[in-house]
Amino acid sequence: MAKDPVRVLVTGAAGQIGYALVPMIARGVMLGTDQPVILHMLDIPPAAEALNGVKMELVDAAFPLLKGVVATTDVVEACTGVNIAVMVGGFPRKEGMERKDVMTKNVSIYKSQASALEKHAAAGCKVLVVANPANTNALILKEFAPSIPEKNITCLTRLDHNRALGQISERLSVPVCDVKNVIIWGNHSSSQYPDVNHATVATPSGDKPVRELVKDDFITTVQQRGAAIIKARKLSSALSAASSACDHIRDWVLGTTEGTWVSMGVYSDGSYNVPAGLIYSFPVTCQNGEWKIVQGLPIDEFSRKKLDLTAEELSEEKALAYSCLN
Ligand SMILES: NC(=O)c1ccc[n+]([C@@H]2O[C@H](COP(=O)([O-])OP(=O)(O)OC[C@H]3O[C@@H](n4cnc5c(N)ncnc54)[C@H](O)[C@@H]3O)[C@@H](O)[C@H]2O)c1
Ligand SMILES: O=C(O)C[C@H](O)C(=O)O
Repeated sequence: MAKDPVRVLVTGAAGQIGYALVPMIARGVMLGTDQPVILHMLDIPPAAEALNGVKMELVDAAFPLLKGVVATTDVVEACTGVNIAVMVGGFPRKEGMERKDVMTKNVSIYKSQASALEKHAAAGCKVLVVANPANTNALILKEFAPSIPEKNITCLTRLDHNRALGQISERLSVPVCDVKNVIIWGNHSSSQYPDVNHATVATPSGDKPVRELVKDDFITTVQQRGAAIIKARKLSSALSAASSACDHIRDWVLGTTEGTWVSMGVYSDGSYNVPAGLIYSFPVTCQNGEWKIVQGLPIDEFSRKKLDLTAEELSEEKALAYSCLN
C-alpha cells in the first residue's frame, strides 16, 4: 500500500541551499524512494517571486513522489502540519567573517520561528537547523519552543562529518564509502574537533584504523573547509550542505547502518563531560527515529582539550545570543 505523504518544511527555500535541497527531497534522497512528500517552502516577502519560480520548477520537473507544494511567506502556513522542518532561512557569512558574525540577524529569526513550529507543526516534528550559527540557532529554537521535546531539535554537523570522510578518502586514495566512524565534536565552527581516533577504512582483511595514517593538516583542513569554499565560490557551500542535510534526516528517520555512527548536533545530556544544555555535535547512532549518543569511547588528553575548547565557544555563543535577543 502506498505510504501517506510526509510534509517537509524548508525555510529559506529561495536561497542557494534551498534550491539544491528541494529537488533532492522531491526525488526521495532524504526519506526514501517509496516515500511521497509534500514540500512546504518558506521565504521572506522580498524573495516571494523567486520562491514562486522554485515552485514552478518543481512542478515542471514532474517528480513522481511530490504530492504537493506550499510556497509561502507566511510562517504559520509554512509550519502547519509539518513532520520534518529543515531550517535553512537566514543570512550566510561572507569571506572574512566567522559564523558567529551572523548571530545578531539569525538568532532573532530562530526565536520567532520557534513559536510557529511549536504551535503549528505536527506532533513529533523533527527539526534540523542548518542556518548559522547552527548550534546556537538550534538552542534558541529549543528554548523558545519548550513543548517540542529536546530530542527532536538538532543541527547540521553532518557536512563536517562528510568533509572529514572525504579528506580521509583523498589522503589514503580509498573510496569514501570504505571510510567510517569519524567524529565531529562540538560546534559547527572553526573550533569543531574532527576526530579520527576511532575511524576505520575497510580492507579485504577487515576494518583498519586510520589514526596513524591521517596526520598533517587534516584537522585544520576540515575546520576551515567552509571558509575555503566561500573563498573559491564567493558563496558558501550549497550542494554539499543540501546533500548532508538529506543524509542527516535520512539516518535519523530510517536508521544508521549497524556498526556505523554519524555526527549530529544534539542537546547535550552531559555525556563525555560536555556541559549539559548546549547543542553539541556528538557521535550518534539512530534507530526507530531516535538518535542515541555513542557512549564509552576513550578520549585522550589531546582530544579532551579540543572537546572542552569547542564547548567553551558554544557557552560563549549562547551568552552572546541571549544578549542579541535582549
Ligand atoms: N550547518 C551547515 O553545515 C551549513 C552549511 C552551509 C550553509 N549554512 C548556512 O545556511 C544558511 C543559508 O545559506 P544559503 O547559502 O542558502 O543562503 P542564501 O542567502 O542563499 O539563502 C538564505 C535564504 O533565507 C531566506 N531568509 C532570510 N530570512 C528568512 C526568514 N526569516 N525566514 C525564511 N527565510 C529567510 C533568504 O531570503 C534566502 O532566500 C546560512 O546561514 C549559511 O551560513 C550552514
Ligand atoms: O562556512 C560557512 O559559513 C557555511 C557553512 O557553514 C559551511 O560550513 O560551509
